[in-house]
Amino acid sequence: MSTAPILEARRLVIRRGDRVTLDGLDLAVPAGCVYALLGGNGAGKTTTLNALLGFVAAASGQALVDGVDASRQPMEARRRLAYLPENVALYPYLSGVENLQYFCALSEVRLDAERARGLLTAAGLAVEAQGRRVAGYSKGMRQKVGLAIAQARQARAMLLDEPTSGLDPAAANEFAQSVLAARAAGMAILMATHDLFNALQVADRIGILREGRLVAELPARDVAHDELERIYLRHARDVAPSRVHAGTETEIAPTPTSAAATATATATATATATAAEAEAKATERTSP
Ligand SMILES: Nc1ncnc2c1ncn2[C@@H]1O[C@H](COP(=O)(O)OP(=O)(O)OP(=O)(O)O)[C@@H](O)[C@H]1O
Repeated sequence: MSTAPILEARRLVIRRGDRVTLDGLDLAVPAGCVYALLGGNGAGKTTTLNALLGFVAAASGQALVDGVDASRQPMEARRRLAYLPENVALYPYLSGVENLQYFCALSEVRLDAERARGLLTAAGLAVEAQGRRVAGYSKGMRQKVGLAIAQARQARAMLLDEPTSGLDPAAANEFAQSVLAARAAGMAILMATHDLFNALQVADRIGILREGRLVAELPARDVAHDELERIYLRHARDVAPSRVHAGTETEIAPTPTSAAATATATATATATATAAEAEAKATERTSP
């Protein structure tokens, strides 16, 4: 399997007004890899996902999806992505099957009801629920529809924002198994989360963000929960960035804040306008 990144941030700087919310972020997620992005409130996790979706434009650097610059070609980037926001928004008066068919049709993927049911079953949605209106679905059930949409669209990559918040342990475990299945199918998966347990359960790599900078990166295997918690808490407070490789921490070179970001913001004004429109649409209804 190729190790070329499907999802990549290269020296990515995002500004919101006069604030730098991502400060020279570098990260890469190849096919068949789950990357968990941890960090305190306001660290920049959702902003990273929004940059890859082209909802916010880079002031400098790049957010790339399968080589497509999401700031410049947001629709192209999104075509390659599946996105599951914290609460997957579906049409409440349509059934699970109808939602799946509808969202796939938007992506020009036609699904008959039988194929839709097969995908929903594979995503773990009980057969008896598939024909019911999603108004009565739990968060976990809506996520399963979102995962089925991702599978149907054959997305190369998936972005997950706080996927396990509010899920009971059994539902969180079921979700983890679905993520691992998508990973095994070769998807590149970037997950923003506060759930250290879930991160250890599914991730290959874990990155810790602080004030828009990656302050630590470590392989998830062989890291115990209490060790990750210790590293996380230390970096939530520490200033010195570090990278952990197979249990050995090495320094991450600090990335300079782009002094030229304000100037380049003008150059990306068109992309920002496009992203703002997309963001407004996304707020209205977020399609997975
Ligand atoms: N639409 C916006 N306009 C202005 N600033 C924003 C906007 N969205 C996010 N920010 C700012 O960007 C920074 C990063 O926010 P972001 O939502 O990416 O953090 P996060 O790590 O996802 O936090 P949380 O864990 O609370 O969801 C914060 O300082 C936040 O206030």
